[in-house]
Amino acid sequence: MDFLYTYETLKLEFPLVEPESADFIIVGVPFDGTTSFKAGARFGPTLIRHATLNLESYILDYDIDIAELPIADIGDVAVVAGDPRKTADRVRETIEEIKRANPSALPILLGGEHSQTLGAVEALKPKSYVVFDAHLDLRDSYEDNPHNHACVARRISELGVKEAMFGIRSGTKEEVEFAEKNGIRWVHARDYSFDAFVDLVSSLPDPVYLSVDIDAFDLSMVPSTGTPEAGGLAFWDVVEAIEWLAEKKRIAGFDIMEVAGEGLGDPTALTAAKLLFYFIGAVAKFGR
Ligand SMILES: N=C(N)NCCCCNCCCN
Ligand SMILES: [Mn+2]
Ligand SMILES: [Mn+2]
Repeated sequence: MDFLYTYETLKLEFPLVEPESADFIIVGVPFDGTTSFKAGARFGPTLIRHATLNLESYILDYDIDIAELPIADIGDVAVVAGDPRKTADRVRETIEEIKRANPSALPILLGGEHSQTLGAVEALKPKSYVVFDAHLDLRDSYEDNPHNHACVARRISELGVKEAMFGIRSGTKEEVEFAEKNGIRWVHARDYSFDAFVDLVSSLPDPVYLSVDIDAFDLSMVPSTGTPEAGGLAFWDVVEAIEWLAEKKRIAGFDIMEVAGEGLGDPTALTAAKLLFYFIGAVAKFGR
């Protein structure tokens, strides 16, 4: 089928299916416009797809070959350069198109700046937002822009979506106070454990939107992300949480955001690609 705003780009190398018959529909959002430190998020989706060339589609510990699963890749959303809100509108419309074409498919966004998660959440209308991130992203505005990537969790909370955050190690006093006032619970990266995750997420209503800002991981694994932070989570921390979510919760949508870099084979994209494969594998293995 044709989507209004997407164009074809590099695709995953294993057999793909049409969106109408897919269980998973991948779409890239190469938006790079509000990050204050390092550029390169516009290359995130392409770098992730390229990084998948390095990976086996067979997942050893699941005994599942994700190349045998019905996965579609509809390419990238044509961004409106410099305008995160207009680009997120296109993301929202694209995900609405996906849901019309195939209501039971699980959309997977690859980014690109975290600001674009808002469009996916607006389209999918989850009751809860579970996010792995180094940052609270609860600013009302940053650098005069309410759609800066540092504001995305604030915008999502204003939609009435319940939020829980993990891997946090950066924020302002105002953000902490906003979280407290609004019942937004978060776990510092220092205090992260699987039990802490289950403790917060168990009571959240379905369906859940799961967002992984790649900077939740320790910067040694994701050196090219736009605003890297030391002291982050380990790969298996996030995989274990995804397995639990796949089994216990209804997942409305998933994204891997803030992947960036200038060169093929960047470790940041290799981390994201491996996580993408584990997410798809975990939903197939543990999902209902
Ligand atoms: N969500 C994000 N990625 N937020 C990052 C905000 C940038 C904070 N710079 C602080 C600089 C203080 N000198
Ligand atoms: Mn972040
Ligand atoms: Mn973020």
